[in-house]
Amino acid sequence: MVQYHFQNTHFITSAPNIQAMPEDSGIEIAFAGRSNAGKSSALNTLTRQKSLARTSKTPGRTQLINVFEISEGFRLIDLPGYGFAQVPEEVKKQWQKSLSEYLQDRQSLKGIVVLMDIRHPFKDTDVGLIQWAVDCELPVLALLTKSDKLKQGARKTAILKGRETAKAFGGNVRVEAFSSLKKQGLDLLQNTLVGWFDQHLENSPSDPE
Ligand SMILES: Nc1nc2c(ncn2[C@@H]2O[C@H](COP(=O)(O)OP(=O)(O)OP(=O)(O)O)[C@@H](O)[C@H]2O)c(=O)[nH]1
Ligand SMILES: [Mg+2]
Repeated sequence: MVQYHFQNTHFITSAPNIQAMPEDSGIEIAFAGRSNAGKSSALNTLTRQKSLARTSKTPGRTQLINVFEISEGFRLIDLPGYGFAQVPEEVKKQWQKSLSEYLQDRQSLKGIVVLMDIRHPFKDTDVGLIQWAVDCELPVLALLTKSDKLKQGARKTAILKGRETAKAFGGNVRVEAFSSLKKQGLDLLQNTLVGWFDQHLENSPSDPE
C-alpha cells in the first residue's frame, strides 16, 4: 500500500502553459476556483506548510500553473484563479488559455478540487468547470471555503444548499465545507485525494509505484 506524505510536498515549477509542465505521466489532482477562493491556502493547509503555495489578499496572485509533488508521480496543481476582472485583458486571456489547455489536454489529471467561497458558491464559471469535469468523468470535490466566516447555522444551510445544487451535475461531485483557518474539512480533503490516488493505482498498476 502506498503511503502519501502530504507534508513532504515540494515545489516543482511554475509553468506558463502545459508545454512547460513536467512529463504528462503519473497522477495529478488540480485545485481550481475563482480568484481569491482560497486555493493556495488550502494547499498549504493540506501539506502542513505555511508558504508552499503563495497566498494573497489581492485576487489574481496565482497566474501560472504551479506544480507540486508529494512523491514521484503524485502531483498537486495550483491553478490560476478565474473570474477576476481587475487584471489587464491580455494577461487574463493568456492565463485563461493556459487553464483551459491544462484542463482539456492533461492526461494525468485524475480529479479536481473546486474551491468556492462558502458565501457565494456556484458562480457560472464554477458550474461550467464542474459540469465539464463530470462530463469527462473526473471526480470533483467541491469545497465551500472560508467556512469560518459563517456561523454554524448559516454554514449548515450553505452546505445543504450546495449539495442540492450538486445533484444537478449528475456525476461524482461531493460538497463539503472547508476552512484553512480552522482546519475544518482537512481530513476529508486528504482522505478524498488518497482515495483518488489509490483508485488510479488499482486501475493502472503500471503507474507510479
Ligand atoms: N477567513 C479565512 N480566510 C481565508 C481562508 N482561506 C483563505 N483565506 C484568505 O483568502 C485570501 C485568498 O486566499 P488564497 O489562498 O491566496 O486564494 P487563491 O484562491 O489561491 O487566490 P488566487 O491565487 O488569486 O487565485 C487570503 O487573504 C487568505 O488569507 C479561510 O479558510 N478562512
Ligand atoms: Mg493562489
